[in-house]
Amino acid sequence: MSGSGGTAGAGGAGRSTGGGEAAGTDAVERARKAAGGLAGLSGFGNEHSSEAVPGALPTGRNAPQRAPLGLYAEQLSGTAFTEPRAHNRRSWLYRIRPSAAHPAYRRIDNGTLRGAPFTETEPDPNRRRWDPLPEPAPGTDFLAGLWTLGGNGDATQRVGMAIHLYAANAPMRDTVFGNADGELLIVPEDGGLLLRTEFGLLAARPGEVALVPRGVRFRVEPLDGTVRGYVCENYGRPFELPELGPIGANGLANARDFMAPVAAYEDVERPVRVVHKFCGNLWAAEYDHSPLDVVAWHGNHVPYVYDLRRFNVIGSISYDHPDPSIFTVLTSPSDTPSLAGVDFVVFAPRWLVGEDTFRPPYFHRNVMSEYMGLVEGAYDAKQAGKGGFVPGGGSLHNMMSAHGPDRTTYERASTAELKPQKVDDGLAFMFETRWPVTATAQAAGASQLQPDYDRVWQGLERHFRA
Ligand SMILES: O=C(O)Cc1cc(O)ccc1O
Ligand SMILES: [Fe+2]
Repeated sequence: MSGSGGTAGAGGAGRSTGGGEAAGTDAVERARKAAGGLAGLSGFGNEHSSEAVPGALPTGRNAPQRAPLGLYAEQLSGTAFTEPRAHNRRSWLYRIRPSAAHPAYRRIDNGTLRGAPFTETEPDPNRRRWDPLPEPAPGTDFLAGLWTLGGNGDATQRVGMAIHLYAANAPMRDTVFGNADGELLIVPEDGGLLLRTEFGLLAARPGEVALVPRGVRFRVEPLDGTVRGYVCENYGRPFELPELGPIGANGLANARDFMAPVAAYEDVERPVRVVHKFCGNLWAAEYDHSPLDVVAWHGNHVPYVYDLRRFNVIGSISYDHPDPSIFTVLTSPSDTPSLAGVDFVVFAPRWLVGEDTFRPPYFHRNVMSEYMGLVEGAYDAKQAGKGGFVPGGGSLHNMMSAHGPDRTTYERASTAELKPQKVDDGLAFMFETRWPVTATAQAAGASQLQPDYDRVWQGLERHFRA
């Protein structure tokens, strides 16, 4: 039965004292302190290893005839066995029961979750902007609070992406979620989340992001009353750090700032509902124990938390506004080299010093499709406040749809004095995808869809003199 409730990791050595189902604040705090705010092991893509009980991890082999401490060995493959080493992702889990020990899945209601292919509405070239989701009904957990805005591709082909928002005010009780369709990049905007994963505990607060790889099971508990945020679901190849090219060996998101959890397990023998998203639909199976029963693990198919404030922003120190690809945190390559299925891009605090330069984002038409969200404050191309681009809201500028600074921004920035300027009053991000985003019916008809977004580009004066 359940242990003492201790789930905190010992940090550097990758060992944690394990056991216990209680979500005690103490345990969370200890887990956080163990790694300077985030529970964990440092380094994106590393071969991490962690054991919650000393001796639980086999040495020198993955699958001994009998795994230590009576555990079962299980491999979780995030990429095909044969993919190149640089892309290969898999982990070995040492658990109380193998994941296979479960009865049949049964279909359950998808709620407000939708999946690819997105066919409820026609692809629409209009620029659209939404206000935040309304307050969730009391008792809404993270899973029930997921609300799909749109996406592209096909989950059965492992191609494309989906954009979800969430609003929740209750923990997932005796429910664990896993997604066969892709990985989930969770971007909290209001309130923090505690993620209890098969690999251990992660806490993600606004300004941080959590990355849950395909298939990894987890449960979410709000750290604050009502929580809100965004999710990029990536059906394609796992997110990786972008190449740095001439930037050099350092910069952008540094690998060591990605924190994986230390092992922590639940030893719980009572019915737990495992919700499994498969080809866009939710299925559930009643396990007779918690599947978060991994006592030790090693591998590189692991969840992470990353603090966006650690992003090393590169920019122009001469003239012109560089393309926002220099702000790429993570990229999911498609089958065409250098053309991402989806990029996660952050507009983090930075100095602007360009001479004789229009400093905010330029007017443009992009072959890629851009969904933008705002974690806090304002974005330097758009008016903030009611009716503008607000935290928790989002904008969609599909392939070749003309956009850029709104009129107010253009008027201000084209006449501003060009002294060095710190842009540090907000944190915006973009999910940028090579395929157009088709909205769900609920997003196309949402009450929070702003009327007449086109208006922000009206009244741009004619200045031409031949
Ligand atoms: O549309 C946007 O605001 C995103 C964006 C920012 C930028 O600095 C340059 C191009 C671009 O699409
Ligand atoms: Fe853009």
